[in-house]
Amino acid sequence: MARAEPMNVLYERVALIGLGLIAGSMGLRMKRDGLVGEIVGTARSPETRSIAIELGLCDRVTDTAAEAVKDADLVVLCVPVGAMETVTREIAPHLKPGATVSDVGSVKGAVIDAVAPHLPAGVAFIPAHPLAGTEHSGPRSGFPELFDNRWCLLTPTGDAPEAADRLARLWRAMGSNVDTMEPDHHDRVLAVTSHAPHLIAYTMVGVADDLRRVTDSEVIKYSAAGFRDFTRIAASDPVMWRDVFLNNKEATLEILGRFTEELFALQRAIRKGDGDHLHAYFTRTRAIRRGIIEAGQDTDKPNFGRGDAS
Ligand SMILES: NC(=O)c1ccc[n+]([C@@H]2O[C@H](COP(=O)([O-])OP(=O)(O)OC[C@H]3O[C@@H](n4cnc5c(N)ncnc54)[C@H](O)[C@@H]3O)[C@@H](O)[C@H]2O)c1
Ligand SMILES: O=C(O)C(=O)C[C@]1(C(=O)O)C=C[C@@H](O)C=C1
Repeated sequence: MARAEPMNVLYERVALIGLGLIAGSMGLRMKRDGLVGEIVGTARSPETRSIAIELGLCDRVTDTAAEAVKDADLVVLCVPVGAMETVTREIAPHLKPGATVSDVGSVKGAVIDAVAPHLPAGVAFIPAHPLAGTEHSGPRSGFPELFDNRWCLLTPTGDAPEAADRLARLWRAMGSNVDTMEPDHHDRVLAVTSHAPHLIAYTMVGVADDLRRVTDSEVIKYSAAGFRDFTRIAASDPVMWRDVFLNNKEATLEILGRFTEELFALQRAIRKGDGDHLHAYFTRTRAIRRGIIEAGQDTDKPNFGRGDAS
């Protein structure tokens, strides 16, 4: 396959604050494809900083976030949602006039409230959320293809169309499709597509763990594919997910309320032996899955959607 044409760098200097899965994947992709000039990274622990250099996630590391943002044209906050405000307070006085600040947090409304008030005038804030991840975390978990064919949602608040356009170009160059959304809408959509499903997976695995004590490890020994999928999701980072739920409370609770009602209806159908209800329900959900595949949203999992009975 022909290599992409060389392009002008999109930012001369990028600062990545927090060097885990998302920052690591960004750093590797930006470096691999020569998208930016210099990448400066920072993390709290010296060990993470030294791993970042060893793996080439960034060109240089600094001990503090304040040092990392010096002269940076783009600063990306890649820390858990609950840490965004502390980090912003630390970097704000050191930002270069005209710089763009962005983030990759899984929640947008609360992050905007935590970050925007502390930024100086003349700095554009363009919040972003790549809809791509794994259950792994930390500097060794990143890989440059993470964002390929995934959405990245931007939720710009102020009036900085050029800054938003340049950031969108960076995400596209990293492999993503980019869309723009209102922050509240983003949080409601993500409550359905990501946050509530994670809570349900955590619960299912927790229930199985309780049962394990009763059935003496049979749950783990004979765990089938469905349960294994839940365990992958439920292995996701506890700090990240604690912060997601604490910061997207209303939307997540609303979806969980609806989920509980549907669960009760299915429970009743099972108790009453109402096969029609169950069949109609599962037919509807299967159509949703097929719709996702037909829309090309699962191209990284080629076996999905193949070979199932009609
Ligand atoms: N993991 C995913 O699937 C995923 C996907 C999209 C967006 N996100 C969002 O991206 C952000 C980063 O997630 P990740 O998966 O890269 O996490 P990660 O745990 O792999 O990395 C987080 C980094 O932030 C640092 N950090 C944690 N608390 C901090 C604090 N109080 N002050 C300074 N640094 C701190 C950690 O040491 C680590 O370097 C989160 O806001 C998360 O919601 C995650
Ligand atoms: O694939 C996974 O492991 C994920 O959970 C990734 C996932 C998601 O729910 O899709 C998780 C949280 C993010 O904010 C975005 C992506």
